[in-house]
Amino acid sequence: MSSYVYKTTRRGVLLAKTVSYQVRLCSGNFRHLEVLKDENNVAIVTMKRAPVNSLNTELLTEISSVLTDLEETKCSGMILTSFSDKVFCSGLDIYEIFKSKPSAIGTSFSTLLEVFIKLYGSTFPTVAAITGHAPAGGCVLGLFCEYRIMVQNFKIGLNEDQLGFNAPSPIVKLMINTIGHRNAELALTSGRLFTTSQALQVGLVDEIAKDRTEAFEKADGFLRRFEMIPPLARNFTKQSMRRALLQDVTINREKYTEGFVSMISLHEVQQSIAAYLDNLKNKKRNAH
Ligand SMILES: CCCCC/C=C\C/C=C\CC/C=C/CC(=O)SCCNC(=O)CCNC(=O)[C@H](O)C(C)(C)COP(=O)(O)OP(=O)(O)OC[C@H]1O[C@@H](n2cnc3c(N)ncnc32)[C@H](O)[C@@H]1OP(=O)(O)O
Repeated sequence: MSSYVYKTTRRGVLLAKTVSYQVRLCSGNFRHLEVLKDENNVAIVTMKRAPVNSLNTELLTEISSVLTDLEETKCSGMILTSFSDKVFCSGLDIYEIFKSKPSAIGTSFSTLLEVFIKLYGSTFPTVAAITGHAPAGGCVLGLFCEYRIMVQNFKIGLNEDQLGFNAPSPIVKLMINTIGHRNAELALTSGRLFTTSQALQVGLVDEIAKDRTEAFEKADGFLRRFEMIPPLARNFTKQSMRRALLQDVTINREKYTEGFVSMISLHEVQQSIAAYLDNLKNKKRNAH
């Protein structure tokens, strides 16, 4: 049973209200998410962990629990987005993986894998309306969706190498599946962040929008494509195309988690993260 309240309204109205934020549309038990549903059972899931939607265990757990609920209530489509017009999601919460106990790092990463299994393997169509920057885990979250629409003039990519650790092999496969082997190798080895238009060129995103409103219109357009397609057939095709990666992560979740924890806990990696955090702070200081 749903433990939170959905606002039911016509999708057009819902999108317009969501875009303008004039009305608080949904109440519920979530601290970092807002979940709305329209009369067609399409959900808009908005991450709202200020300032930059960094993925801590709490936010990941909330996303995971919404996904379970959307499956149970036979949702007909989902738009994943951000409250912010600057950042879609800044990736894993760096402070949660820096100098933390291995068990805490493990819980965070294992929850990310749980989100992957539910989101990548969802029976309903999923689209990310990327309204701002999406580095590292933010890009990963977008990649878990079936379709990505990104607002112009932001950056997206897997910059893990810049932080001193490599993207785990399932992520590498997901990147290869999305932008091809050559582009993925070049991007991953350099920790490249793409501008929105570069991302469109390589196929990391599927469409560009000039602003949030257009991103929502396009997301809605993507979901409408399936109105006349029998959901069972659509889902069967989706599952058959995603099965290999889903099985790999489901079977090896513990192994991937242990690998991630060992890598993050390495002294050199912790040093790199510390240097990266210093850079981030300096960048902010210099900007003022
Ligand atoms: C297919 C199979 C799947 C199986 C595998 C599954 C998963 C895959 C596993 C691994 C892949 C995923 C792993 C990812 C690792 C990460 O995500 S590490 C995080 C990397 N993130 C970044 O490098 C982004 C860093 N942030 C930025 O570049 C900028 O902050 C920004 C996002 C571009 C925003 O810039 P803006 O100028 O608007 O804001 P500020 O820089 O001033 O930041 C504001 C505030 O927020 C704090 N902050 C920023 N990012 C993070 C973060 N990631 N975690 C925690 N906190 C963050 C920043 O420090 C500021 O704080 P303040 O100084 O206290 O105000």
